Amino acid sequence: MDVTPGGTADAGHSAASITLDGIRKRYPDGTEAVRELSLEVKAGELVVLIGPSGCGKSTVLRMVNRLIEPTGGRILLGDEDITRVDPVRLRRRIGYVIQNVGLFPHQTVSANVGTVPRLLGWPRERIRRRTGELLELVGLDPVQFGRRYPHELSGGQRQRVGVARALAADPVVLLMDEPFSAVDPIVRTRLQEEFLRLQAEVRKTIVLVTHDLDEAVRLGDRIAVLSEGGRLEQYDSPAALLGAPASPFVREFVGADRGIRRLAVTPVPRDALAPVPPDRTGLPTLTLGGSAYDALAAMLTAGTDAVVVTVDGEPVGALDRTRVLELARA
Ligand SMILES: Nc1ncnc2c1ncn2[C@@H]1O[C@H](COP(=O)(O)OP(=O)(O)OP(=O)(O)O)[C@@H](O)[C@H]1O
Repeated sequence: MDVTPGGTADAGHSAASITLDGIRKRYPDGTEAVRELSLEVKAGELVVLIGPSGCGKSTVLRMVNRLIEPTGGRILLGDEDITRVDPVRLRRRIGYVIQNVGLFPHQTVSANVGTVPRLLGWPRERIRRRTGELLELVGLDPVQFGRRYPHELSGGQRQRVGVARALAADPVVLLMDEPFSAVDPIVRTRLQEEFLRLQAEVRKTIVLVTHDLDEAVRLGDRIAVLSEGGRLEQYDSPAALLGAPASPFVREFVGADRGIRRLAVTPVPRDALAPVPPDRTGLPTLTLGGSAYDALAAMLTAGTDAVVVTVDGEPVGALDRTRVLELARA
């Protein structure tokens, strides 16, 4: 599979699985940030780490690229034990995006994006081509933005440059620590949507840390809920997590409004549909595949108790409010 953005011949890597096998971190002052954590992230999967402040999320993430050295356990990328490889070389294979991005302020956008390829000794022309490609991929015109400096960009644009830089050398893994939290909620939602489109294209193995449950539900293929000491409370798809919290801790963490959140990740099931009513006047429509949340929103906007569900524009059934509420409770 060619996973290089833009599908150029620069492909050298694909996505790799990550295996955390009983990893531990005890800081020199005795703090046991991670007591023992085992977790597997499949190649091409986007996994979100979430949990209360101080539970060890960033520590776990930074052990994967060895900005923090584990004090026990193993970490595998594919089947390679990375606790044994040179950390500097390792980091060139792993993209890292942090809050506030950490761009080099005195370098242009292009130079920032080309950082790792330069360290890897790529020829200048290949770096130039790659940088242009990546900026386009994250929605920034290379001609307009390539020569600017970070302070000449908006927060959202800087964040995109950070993502482009992390992807530049086609890493096998992307680590993201609160990548969207420094921008306002509207920009944030847009960046998240763009990021999902980007991920559909590049299919990297991504581990993303957030404290925002909505972000976790929106972005994660799977969500790992951690509690103090890096204890894994539950590791599940968003729908499973919201639908069946595995412990009182998770139940409390996902909150009383988990039913509403669950609607957003529950597609309207075809077998939940009732026959289309003879008189459809005024009823809103929803394409099959839309979420139960979309169905409820359509009803609230139109002031109706039902929505007509369509496939290719043809009505295939109707969904009423009671059924939507049942989906939230299921
Ligand atoms: N260098 C350090 N020395 C000692 N203790 C540390 C160090 N870095 C982090 N810790 C402690 O380790 C624990 C986990 O910290 P970490 O930053 O991984 O948590 P987090 O879940 O990412 O938190 P937040 O959501 O607040 O960013 C905390 O108790 C923290 O105080």
